[in-house]
Amino acid sequence: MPKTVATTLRTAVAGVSGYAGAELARLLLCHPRLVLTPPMFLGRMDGPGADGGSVALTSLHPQLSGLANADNLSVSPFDWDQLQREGIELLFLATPHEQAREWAPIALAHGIKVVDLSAAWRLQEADNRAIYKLTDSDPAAAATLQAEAVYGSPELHGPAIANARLVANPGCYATSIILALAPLLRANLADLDCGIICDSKSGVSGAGKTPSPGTHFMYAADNLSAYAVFGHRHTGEMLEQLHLTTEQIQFTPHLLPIPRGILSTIYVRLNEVGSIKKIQDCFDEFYISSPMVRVRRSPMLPQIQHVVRNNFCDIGFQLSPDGKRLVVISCLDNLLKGAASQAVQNMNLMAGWHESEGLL
Ligand SMILES: NC(=O)C1=CN([C@@H]2O[C@H](COP(=O)(O)OP(=O)(O)OC[C@H]3O[C@@H](n4cnc5c(N)ncnc54)[C@H](OP(=O)(O)O)[C@@H]3O)[C@@H](O)[C@H]2O)C=CC1
Ligand SMILES: CC(=O)N[C@@H](CCC(=O)OP(=O)(O)O)C(=O)O
Repeated sequence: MPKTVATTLRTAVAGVSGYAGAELARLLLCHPRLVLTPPMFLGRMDGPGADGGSVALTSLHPQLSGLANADNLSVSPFDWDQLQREGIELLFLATPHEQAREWAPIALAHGIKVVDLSAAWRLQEADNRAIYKLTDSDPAAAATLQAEAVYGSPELHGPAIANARLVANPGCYATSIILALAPLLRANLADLDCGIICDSKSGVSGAGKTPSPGTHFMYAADNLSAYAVFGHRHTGEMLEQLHLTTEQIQFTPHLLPIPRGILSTIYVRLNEVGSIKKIQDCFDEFYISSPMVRVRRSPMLPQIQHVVRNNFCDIGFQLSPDGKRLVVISCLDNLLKGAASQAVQNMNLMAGWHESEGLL
């Protein structure tokens, strides 16, 4: 049966006071389909305000003042009854993983679809999920829901996302690497016996707004440091989405002293001597219907300045003179294509709208 296309959608955002939530608020406020039905913005259950009450959206995020009707909107304590009274159809969870693991099943039980920006529902394999130390009050129900959850990469799973109740928005590093490698792997161009090396660098907002010793200005400024070598939690997403083993892909993230943006440099041995045309065609054909991925013409390479504060993932490559080694560069804004704008792309697909509505 053809999917019914809604004219608008009643949305709500939990975790709006965070970095990803703020970007989501900005995108949804300006979304052409939501002009007459602005999202509901939600804080914790005990309220965004110190007294447990509501606060003005623009007191939390003064940068949103003047955008659409941002100045008339408030952020309320999270309350399932209120979500139902307001007729919310889609809930964005921009909260910590644990909260999203608990709230997604409750939302679905209330008939509310979910786009979860956390990692709570991204990983099908329990071994890959273990790194997040999630607990379920009803493990059997969680397992059923986990199997139903769709990994929210519109470029890979568009039709499944369109029909999903629970979409697990991908991780930021994972998005940059999966989008760079999916075309090559689908065309069987990579020599997997040689292994693929992924070296990524991220701005500090990737770690969220709560400061830690590793994101403190005195540590991050004027610095570049590797972390989570052989153990970053996004590796599982790469393994599952690209159908690789741990021997076939090696991922090392680094912290860059900039607020936002990710650049991934990916080293691939080719199965046979390649040509620039063959590789270019491989990427161009894969992304021909993907408005949020910009495939650059070799030898032009993506850079962080080209994607910061926009919704694209840029992909470019260069081939070695002997045609056997490929370097792919992938760039995105971790808070946008790595989080909030990818979530809006998923909402568009779930509502039956064009995936780029409100994003171009
Ligand atoms: N930052 C990034 O680049 C990316 C982040 N993500 C994921 O998106 C989610 C949000 O990330 P980010 O915005 O960076 O995180 P932040 O730490 O900046 O924000 C977290 C948000 O969650 C809220 N929150 C915390 N605990 C609870 C709770 N118990 N109940 C309800 N709300 C709660 C916070 O509210 P309060 O202000 O009251 O503390 C805040 O609004 C995370 O799951 C993260 O892993 C995904 C991709 C990229
Ligand atoms: C710089 C930095 O610390 N980045 C984060 C990536 C965050 C992200 O993508 O989000 P999820 O936690 O939802 O997977 C990290 O390495 O854990």
